[in-house]
Amino acid sequence: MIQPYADPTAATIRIAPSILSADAARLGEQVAEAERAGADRIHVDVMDGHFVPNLTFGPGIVKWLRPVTRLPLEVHLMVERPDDVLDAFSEAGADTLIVHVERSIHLNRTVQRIKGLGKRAGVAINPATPAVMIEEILPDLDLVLAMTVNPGFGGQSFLRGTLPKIRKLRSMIDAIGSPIDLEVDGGIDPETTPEVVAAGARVLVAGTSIYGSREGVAAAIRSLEQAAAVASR
Ligand SMILES: O=C(CO)[C@@H](O)[C@H](O)COP(=O)(O)O
Repeated sequence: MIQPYADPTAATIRIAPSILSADAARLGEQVAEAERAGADRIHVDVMDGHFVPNLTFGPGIVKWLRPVTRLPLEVHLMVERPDDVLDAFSEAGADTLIVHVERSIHLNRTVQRIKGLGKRAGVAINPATPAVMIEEILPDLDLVLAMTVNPGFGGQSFLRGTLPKIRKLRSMIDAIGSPIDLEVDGGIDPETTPEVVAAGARVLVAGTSIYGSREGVAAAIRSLEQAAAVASR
């Protein structure tokens, strides 16, 4: 059985390891390590070489991962035409489908389609896109993904200029009062974690700081949790 998502209204910080930085030759093992270490979900970055200048995973990887872990799989669609791939990733076993506001012209329709597929709906927002772009759709969402780097690659530096927007998204979500995850993605490590948590993020996507850590996956997840705990005090 797939583990349910934790209560998004809880103060606990949840970790979403991004497999973009995992060792692809040992992917199952790397996901299992993250699960044992208490990760909340697995983040799958899908890039099509058009919306972003990089190519990564297709639905096949989600299908392969589904029986390997009990953790929910969230799929971040950095693609030019997200509507065209929703069915395939849904059938493959994604639990959450995240589309970019910058690429979803009929965002309301797309979000309703995701929900119609029985999946959690998320919207990602690039660093240069204002929070107001998702104001109307916010009540319909399960998750907002604030990009803290320009999407396309792992290992980039955190953009500190995104912090005011994270604070703004936090207050927009709190004003609605519904359980919407506020997730951040890009350059998240023990140094940047206290800043994003203080700004209101509750789910941390991390690739390099987990899968690139010399201490190993479990120690890296612990370091992020400890850094988050400092900020939550
Ligand atoms: O969506 C993306 C990059 O576009 C991310 O999910 C990265 O995978 C995060 O990687 P790190 O910045 O943690 O290395």
